[in-house]
Amino acid sequence: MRTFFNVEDIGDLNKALSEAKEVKANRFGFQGLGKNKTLLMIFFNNSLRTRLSTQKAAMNLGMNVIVLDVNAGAWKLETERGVIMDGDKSEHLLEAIPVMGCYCDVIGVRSFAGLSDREYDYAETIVNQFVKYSGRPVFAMETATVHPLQAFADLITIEEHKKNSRPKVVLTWAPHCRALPQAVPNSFAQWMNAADVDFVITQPHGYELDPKFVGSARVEYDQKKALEGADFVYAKNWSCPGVENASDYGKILSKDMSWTIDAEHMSWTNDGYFMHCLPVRRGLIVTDDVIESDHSLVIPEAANREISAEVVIKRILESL
Ligand SMILES: CCC[C@H](NC(C)=O)C(=O)O
Ligand SMILES: NC(=O)OP(=O)(O)O
Repeated sequence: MRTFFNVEDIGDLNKALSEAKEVKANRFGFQGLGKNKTLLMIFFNNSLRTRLSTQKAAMNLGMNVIVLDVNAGAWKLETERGVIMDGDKSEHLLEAIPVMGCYCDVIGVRSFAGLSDREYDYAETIVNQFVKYSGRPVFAMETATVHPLQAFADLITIEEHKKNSRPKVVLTWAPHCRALPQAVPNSFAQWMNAADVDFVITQPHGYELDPKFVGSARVEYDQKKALEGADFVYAKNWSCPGVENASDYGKILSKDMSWTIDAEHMSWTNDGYFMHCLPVRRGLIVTDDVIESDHSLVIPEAANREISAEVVIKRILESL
């Protein structure tokens, strides 16, 4: 596996889930794979879970790990071609990337959407330069439009907790005070569409995700109707994807607090579980009682980030 961005990159999902179960039970059993191999983790944005779980996964596999926070210590990077670099950026990405590739065997990249230029973001302009110029396998640690390590961990968590063979999984928008990327809901939708679940997306008008991620999902604008009978409620905020109106891309169209997940919302479900990728803003996305309840899976979900990362990095090491 040379790149990990989309669900198809992991191949057969049932095999991937079986491998996740094997790795979870024996996470130190593959250390020979990573001996004398180096993972370089590059962050253009903040992180807690991705930073810690991916490093842990690499160490489980016997790897050396280097973490670079591009905007804290490295030279400020110019990403545009054809510019005269007389401003505050000392180095161009097109030199920095092959240099980084010299010091590692595998690269993970976090580079969030800028949320101002839809075409630039949805072309995955930044991370695709790492794929093109680093000479190394590259995996996404949340890029402009995808967060596959999160979605894989989410699916592992659903598999571990489902009470019937084809659970109803609902992705629901919730209000937020800042404009957030669409990467998490995009990947969650992509992976749920590929999994054997009854998948529904519910959001206000104007927040429709890009059709390539919505796929075969049912879209329901009535949140109550969507949540009825749900086995898993996956709450997340996202800014306008600009599908209906490109000029609204990256904007906040609604802060309607009736979409906040509280005990009443959960009462509409089939004794459902609550999920969120974290970090979460309590009081906006979800109430304290729901996220603290025994039906909240946010901590096991975060713990499974170590497992999803270890399966992915293991697959990459096996293909070197
Ligand atoms: C894992 C989530 C990362 C990011 N969250 C924030 C707060 O920027 C997002 O919503 O995509
Ligand atoms: N869920 C997730 O990726 O968390 P971080 O942004 O803290 O890495």
